Amino acid sequence: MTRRRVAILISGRGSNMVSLIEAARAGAFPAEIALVVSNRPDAAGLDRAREAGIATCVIDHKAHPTREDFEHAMDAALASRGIAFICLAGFMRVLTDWFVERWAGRMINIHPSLLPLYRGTHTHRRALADGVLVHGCTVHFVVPELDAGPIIAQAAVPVVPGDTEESLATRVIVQEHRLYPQALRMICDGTARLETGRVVFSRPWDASGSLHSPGS
Ligand SMILES: Nc1nc2c(c(=O)[nH]1)N[C@@H](CN(C=O)c1ccc(C(=O)N[C@@H](CCC(=O)O)C(=O)O)cc1)CN2
Ligand SMILES: NCC(=O)N[C@@H]1O[C@H](COP(=O)([O-])[O-])[C@@H](O)[C@H]1O
Repeated sequence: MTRRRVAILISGRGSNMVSLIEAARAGAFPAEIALVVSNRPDAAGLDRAREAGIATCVIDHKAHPTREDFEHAMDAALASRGIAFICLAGFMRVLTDWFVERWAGRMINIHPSLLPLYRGTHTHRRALADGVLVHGCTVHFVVPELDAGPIIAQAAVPVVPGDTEESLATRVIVQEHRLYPQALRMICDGTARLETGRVVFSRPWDASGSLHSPGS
């Protein structure tokens, strides 16, 4: 089984990065986490990556005159390590069309809402303000339009009376840590693939939200 060389791009805490690293440690995982890149030198996730023995690279967007200049530096770092696939995990920079098209079909992101609801930032606050009773998270392919890429996987959680932004974020992040490794596995083992702008699955999802395993 070929293991695709994956880079994780972060800006902060890195808990989704850790869930991907731990999942990829499992022998049969079709991807190898080869690099963690941060646009912020003070991202707490960098220490967690180093503790996990993963190579790290800081490319500070503030040290580059333009977004394009910053992204060319990132692209060179990715190319020099033979990276084939990118996972955005709490990466908080809007990427230009140049970078997104260069990695089209090879870059995914986790977003803390049930897209297309609540694109952008402050998703939990906005969900609470609207009084929705179901919220969640989404893994999607990255396209130039923010948070508009084809959806690979979603997980829903209830919004309960008395919920705050923090309590809702805590309930959603548990699902993020379960969903992101599952989505990366599906893309890397071919169970899910991009076809003319939509994600198609080689096996149907069943009612419990998990993928039907052949013969089950
Ligand atoms: N072209 C795209 N770029 C990115 C996408 C995408 O779908 N298309 N997903 C995002 C992730 N993201 C939400 O999931 C997101 C990240 C950042 C921002 C944002 O407004 N960033 C500001 C700066 C904020 C900061 O540095 O703290 C900015 O870039 O000016 C919104 C949504 C990753 N990129
Ligand atoms: N717009 C992108 C975005 O808001 N991403 C969100 O940032 C958090 C990062 O946490 P982490 O650093 O612990 O993985 C996660 O909740 C992720 O969905």
